Amino acid sequence: MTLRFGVIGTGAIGKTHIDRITNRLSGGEIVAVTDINQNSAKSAVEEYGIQAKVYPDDKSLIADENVDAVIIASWGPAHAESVLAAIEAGKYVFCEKPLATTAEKSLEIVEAEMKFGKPLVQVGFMRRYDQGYKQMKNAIVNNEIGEPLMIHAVHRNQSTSENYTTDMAVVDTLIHEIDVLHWLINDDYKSIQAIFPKRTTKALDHLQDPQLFIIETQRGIVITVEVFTNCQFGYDIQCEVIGEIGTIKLPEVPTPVVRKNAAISQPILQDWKDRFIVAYDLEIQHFIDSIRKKGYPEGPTSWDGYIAAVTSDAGVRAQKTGQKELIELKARPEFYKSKNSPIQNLMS
Ligand SMILES: NC(=O)c1ccc[n+]([C@@H]2O[C@H](COP(=O)([O-])OP(=O)(O)OC[C@H]3O[C@@H](n4cnc5c(N)ncnc54)[C@H](O)[C@@H]3O)[C@@H](O)[C@H]2O)c1
Ligand SMILES: O[C@H]1[C@H](O)[C@@H](O)[C@H](O)[C@@H](O)[C@H]1O
Repeated sequence: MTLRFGVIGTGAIGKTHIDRITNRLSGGEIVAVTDINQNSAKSAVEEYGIQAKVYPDDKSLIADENVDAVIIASWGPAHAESVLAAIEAGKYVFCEKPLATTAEKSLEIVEAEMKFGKPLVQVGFMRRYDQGYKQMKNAIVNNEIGEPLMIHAVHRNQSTSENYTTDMAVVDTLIHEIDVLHWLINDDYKSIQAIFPKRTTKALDHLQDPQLFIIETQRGIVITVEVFTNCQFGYDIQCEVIGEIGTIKLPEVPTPVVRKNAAISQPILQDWKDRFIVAYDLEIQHFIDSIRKKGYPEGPTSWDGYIAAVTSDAGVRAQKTGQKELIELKARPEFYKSKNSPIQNLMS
């Protein structure tokens, strides 16, 4: 069976998902789209030459009986209501990060999914599908660097738009590290602190940029993450885990080495679309394949979305207080324990 998708939000990432499902992946088809900017939805249909119905809103798209699964790629604060409506209608959901912008809302989603009785939701934490992070996790699992003690990570964007605010450094940007780092070291977070260094003059006045976060885990691992979203020079993602007997670093994406004008240079990617293109393809293909084969999505779960939301709530508090804020998770329900922690399978 072909999985028939409805896409909610046809902006930057919504369009890339339409493109990959239509032109690169197998087993999926876009049959419906919507966007609060109806022209954007219509132009997506034209741009990709798809036979998709344009709906006025998320609710009418979800109600279409030809839609098996929805991709939620609207703005973060709109995600939770669309996810809840889709669960109520029994539709599969691929939700871009964040699942919800608060822990409270993500818990509501978790409860709705458990009430429905079967996993329906996958969250777009694509870094778990990135070859570099997977290699790092394998090495850590195989004890190649001994017990991890520290992690230093860097998340840099070239620039941000006017509507990017200081809290989005956590809920929109740091959230990638929040998800991938606890998965990498198989530990839970304990606290988070935010430090605001000297502001760059290259960011708009309303934005604190850069920001530095210090996160401690339950096992005592200390993580530093630099979030610098107007670094000017490119899209730069770094991660190094320091273990007892060695260190392991996220490999750089291979780009050509140019020798010219008495210098050796190598381009830096400019955009998340290129940096994680393979990971985005793999996560959506995994979503399609697992639903077709097993009847539920196997990727990062609503519970992963909840962990990220609790941590990002604490991160936003830490931005305001300047203090160490505690990260307190509820006990993981049985529903999210075994069959639905399948990313582990990707590693085997
Ligand atoms: N996984 C990743 O690496 C990654 C990369 C980029 C974006 N994202 C996430 O994807 C989401 C979209 O980001 P983007 O960069 O594409 O933003 P964007 O602004 O380019 O696109 C968002 C689109 O959603 C539409 N929209 C907003 N609210 C809506 C609603 N209630 N119903 C229907 N449409 C609505 C907007 O009109 C816009 O066209 C964000 O949550 C973002 O964090 C994830
Ligand atoms: O900071 C950006 C991240 O680097 C990207 O990977 C996207 O998630 C985008 O939405 C964020 O604004």
